[in-house]
Amino acid sequence: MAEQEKEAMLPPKESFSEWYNDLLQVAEIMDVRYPVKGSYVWYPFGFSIRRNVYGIIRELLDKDHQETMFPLLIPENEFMKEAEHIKGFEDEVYWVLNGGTTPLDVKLALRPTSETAIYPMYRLWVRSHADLPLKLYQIVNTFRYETKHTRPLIRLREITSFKEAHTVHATWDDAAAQVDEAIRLYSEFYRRLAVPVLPSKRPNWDKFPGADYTIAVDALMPDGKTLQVGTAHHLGDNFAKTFDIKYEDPEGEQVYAHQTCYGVSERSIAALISIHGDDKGLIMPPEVAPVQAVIIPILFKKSEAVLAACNDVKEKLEAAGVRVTIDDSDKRPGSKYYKWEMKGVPLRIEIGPRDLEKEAAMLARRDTGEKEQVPLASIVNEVIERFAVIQFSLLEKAKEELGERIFECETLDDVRENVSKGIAHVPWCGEEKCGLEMDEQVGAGILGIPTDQDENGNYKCPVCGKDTSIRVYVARTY
Ligand SMILES: Nc1ncnc2c1ncn2[C@@H]1O[C@H](COS(=O)(=O)NC(=O)[C@@H](N)CS)[C@@H](O)[C@H]1O
Ligand SMILES: [Zn+2]
Repeated sequence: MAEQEKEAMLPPKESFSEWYNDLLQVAEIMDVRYPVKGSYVWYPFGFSIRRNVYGIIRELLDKDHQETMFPLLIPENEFMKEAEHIKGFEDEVYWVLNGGTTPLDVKLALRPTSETAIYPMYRLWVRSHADLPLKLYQIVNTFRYETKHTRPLIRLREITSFKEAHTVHATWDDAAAQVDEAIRLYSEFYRRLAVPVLPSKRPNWDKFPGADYTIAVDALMPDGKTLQVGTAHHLGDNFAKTFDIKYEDPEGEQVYAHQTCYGVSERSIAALISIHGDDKGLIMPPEVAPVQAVIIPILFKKSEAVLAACNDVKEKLEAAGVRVTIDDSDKRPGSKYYKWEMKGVPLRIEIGPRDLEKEAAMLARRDTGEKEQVPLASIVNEVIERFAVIQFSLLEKAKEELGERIFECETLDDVRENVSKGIAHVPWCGEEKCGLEMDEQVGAGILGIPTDQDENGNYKCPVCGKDTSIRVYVARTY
């Protein structure tokens, strides 16, 4: 990639939209110049963030799921089978109509999500209760003809990193337990990215097409809008009845299975970049940083001793599994600092002649800017300890910021005032008309009912005044 010759200045983070767009280019995460709207190109640096992030989701899923891959193309007759599902996707699905110059006898959908590709196969695979639970996932590209404003990593027409899990269970309750397990898994996944998320049950009008209910996890972005960064759906036996997925129970009866599906996409990376970055650029949590430490030799003249010490430290860190690089280019130190800070490298290691005299090195944390001299003899432990400290402090800081931007509200005026800054927590009677009326009046929708809701409060719906025991999150969303 052409090195950024001049140091492209980033807008301040409070101009979040410009900051975000510029940073994706300057930090070489995504190139948005690809000539198809809603399709973007991963730079290698961005792709290495994706590799680390998706390595974590695989590690968590592989404990009791199996990874596989289904075809991209879905025949129209299968896609059109589940009525509610079609209604949900008919405006978004891309169709392939020709093979070369030959019109296809059956139109083929590009998968917007893979229920209708997978479930005809599940029908062939699921025969007995002994085959259950079946828990498979795939990480593929999916296609949605989004008509809302497309944005890299946030709203794509080609979702390049769509992790979708599809599970099959003997009973409704087993599937419900799996939905809870999926949300626990996503909460752990985001904890590893140091991104705090809010799980909530979507209102009925916002659930996945064809699902009984949807639980989502949302992250709060710096501009006060929430980003849906994962969803888990209880599909009941709706798709099983449509696709005839039955199993023989222990008594020899044929029973329709109950199913779930749950997905995350590259929005996970959008949240990671947006929540942790600052005016200087990215701040990568060590768990997913492509480069966890950069060694900067402080050279006045070609000092062999300094370079030898830098290589020695690099080898020791690599042997300990640290992703480390030495920047021994002939740029001046200041522009090296700028580059690696902008790329979010969690730890900078400076070694110069004065450090060598003390057999020490200077460690500089990217997140706090704190600098500390440490003995070369214990540098591996010093570095690894700091990664844990940085990881923890990034999460704590993000949790604090989130907590400060959830506002307890009683009236619509409270909500209207606070949804410009973050999330309103407000009573709701549960009636759809009140939910939609609230959206009308305050320009922000009901996100969902927090899953950790204690259902025995006594509040008043701010729209109709009816008593209610629940409060919901209301927010502007991406
Ligand atoms: N256009 C898009 N661009 C980027 N990410 C998206 C887009 N649409 C959805 N997502 C992400 O993908 C997740 C799963 O999508 S979904 O429609 O909610 N659910 C499904 O498709 C189900 N089949 C579970 S995989 C969403 O929670 C959201 O984080
Ligand atoms: Zn009401």
